[in-house]
Amino acid sequence: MITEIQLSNKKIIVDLSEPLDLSITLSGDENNPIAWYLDEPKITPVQEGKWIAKVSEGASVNFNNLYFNPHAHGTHTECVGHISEEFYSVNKALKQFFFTAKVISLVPENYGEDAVISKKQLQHYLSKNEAEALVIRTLPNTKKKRRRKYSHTNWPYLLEEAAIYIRECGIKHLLIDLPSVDKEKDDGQLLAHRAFWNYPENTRKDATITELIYVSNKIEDGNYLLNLQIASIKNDASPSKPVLYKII
Ligand SMILES: N[C@@H](CC(=O)c1ccccc1NC=O)C(=O)O
Repeated sequence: MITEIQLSNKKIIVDLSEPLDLSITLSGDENNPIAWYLDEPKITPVQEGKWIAKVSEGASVNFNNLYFNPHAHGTHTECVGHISEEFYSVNKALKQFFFTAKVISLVPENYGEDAVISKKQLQHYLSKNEAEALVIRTLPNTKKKRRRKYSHTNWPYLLEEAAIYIRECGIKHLLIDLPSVDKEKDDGQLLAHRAFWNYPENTRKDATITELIYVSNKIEDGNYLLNLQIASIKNDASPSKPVLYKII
């Protein structure tokens, strides 16, 4: 299913039958990743007295309730509404779903007790107006990321200067394989979130951050077409399904 896409300055060709899915599957069990000190998500049949909405229990349909948190339990896309006093819905922030994207892989640098991504590091991989979306794969990269329990681990994060640089490069959509672009315990500063959205000075209401992706090692660094889809939910964040297509 090969298609040619006309961008403003060039044409690209992609094969839509070869999707590279960056989302982590949400499962109602211990295999699911977790951040922010929550318990595991739940996927359980509706119950009414003795009736259990499960075909194997005699019901005519399987009819499950899902109980999960988009920020804590998997791949999600958020807008500035995540950090603002005013309400903004990601469903309104994201109105277009295909973007040019660049995938880069980085080993976070030591920074005191922390591991961080700095502006200097990013400057090797990203320059101005190269792509609309940036996908950051942190190294080392193993399949364990798809089920990691992140609470109290002080995961790597972006320095504020790095987030400013990403914004100044014209990146509208930032995707990363960590639970947050910010330090886990930062006394509520959320410096990278604020810098990326330029909040509150000149807020980029149509910019998004996607966290807890997983970029398989089969995917090479480079330029792609990104299809970023969310569930239509009126909330600051939604579970999401970013899919890359190799430019051929
Ligand atoms: N780093 C913040 C906390 C934070 O960002 C946070 C806390 C609970 C649930 C979600 C959070 N951020 C999420 O995306 C702090 O230490 O105050």
